[in-house]
Amino acid sequence: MGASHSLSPAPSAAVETRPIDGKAFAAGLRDEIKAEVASLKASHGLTPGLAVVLVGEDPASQVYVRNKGQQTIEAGMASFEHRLPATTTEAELIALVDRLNADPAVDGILVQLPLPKGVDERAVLAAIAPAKDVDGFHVVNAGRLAVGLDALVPCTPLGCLMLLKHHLGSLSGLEAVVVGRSNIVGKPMAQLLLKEDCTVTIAHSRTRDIAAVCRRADILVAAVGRPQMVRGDWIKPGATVIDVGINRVPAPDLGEGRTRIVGDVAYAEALGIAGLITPVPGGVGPMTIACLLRNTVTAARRRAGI
Ligand SMILES: Nc1nc2c(c(=O)[nH]1)N[C@@H](CN(C=O)c1ccc(C(=O)N[C@@H](CCC(=O)O)C(=O)O)cc1)CN2
Repeated sequence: MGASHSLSPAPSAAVETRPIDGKAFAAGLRDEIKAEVASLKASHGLTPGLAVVLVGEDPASQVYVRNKGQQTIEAGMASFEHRLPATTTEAELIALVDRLNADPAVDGILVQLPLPKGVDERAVLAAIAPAKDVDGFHVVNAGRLAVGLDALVPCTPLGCLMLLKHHLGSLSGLEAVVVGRSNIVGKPMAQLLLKEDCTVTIAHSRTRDIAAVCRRADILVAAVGRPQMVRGDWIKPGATVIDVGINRVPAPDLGEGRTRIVGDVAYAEALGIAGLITPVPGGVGPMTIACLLRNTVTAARRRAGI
């Protein structure tokens, strides 16, 4: 008998993980949008307008709404901000949405989420005219995306797709797993990946052996809102990992009562396994507002027939 051979696999070399700089990509996208807005103004006298509605005083929402207003103005567009008290009724909010639907200066309407308890989010989102629904949350836009018609696409998944295409080129034939099935991120993300000819799985809280399902993924999108749920050993070596989570967790090392933001992926564990990964902060988050500006220009062009 000849020499015996070990059946254990050769140890795999550690992968060099490259972070995806969403902040820089978003800044470049905003520059492109600014140039497009300037040219729309010069050629057609068109200034796209975005109305953002904030109900209540949620601190994170206040920051997001302020940033949306600032970036809208920086892009040369018109910004209309509506801040309403937490006591605003559903009927009052819908009455404001109706006024914005009828306002010719407004091309895009966004109602910041979450809404205070007692206000039915679905009823409010359903009141937004689909042509002005720059969040892409209206069932008409969700349905159009699902059947492959032109739609206003939710900003966060749109931003994720832009990052993926920029870094990977064609996504055709790749195995994609989306963890999370929200209407705002998980489902539209899966639709967008399907449209790019990926083989798509949506994993969720009832998925059996979720780690094994995730390990199949060439593209792994984590959008569950649970801090660091996706562990290093859920990731296929060399996979591209998109972390949508923005979770505020206690950070006693920074001082008593301090917090920090972490994603849905255990980032430190992913290093040396993932090929590409979006950090949190600085990955997907900045793309959300840049894509909102993109959608506002798209809505303005369609309304003007340009
Ligand atoms: N109507 C909507 N409501 C909400 C949406 C949305 O798309 N439409 N998304 C989120 C909040 N959001 C925008 O509204 C948003 C979240 C995060 C970021 C961002 O830039 N994050 C930074 C970190 C910011 C921080 O320090 O807090 C990052 O990840 O680098 C922008 C926009 C819920 N509501």
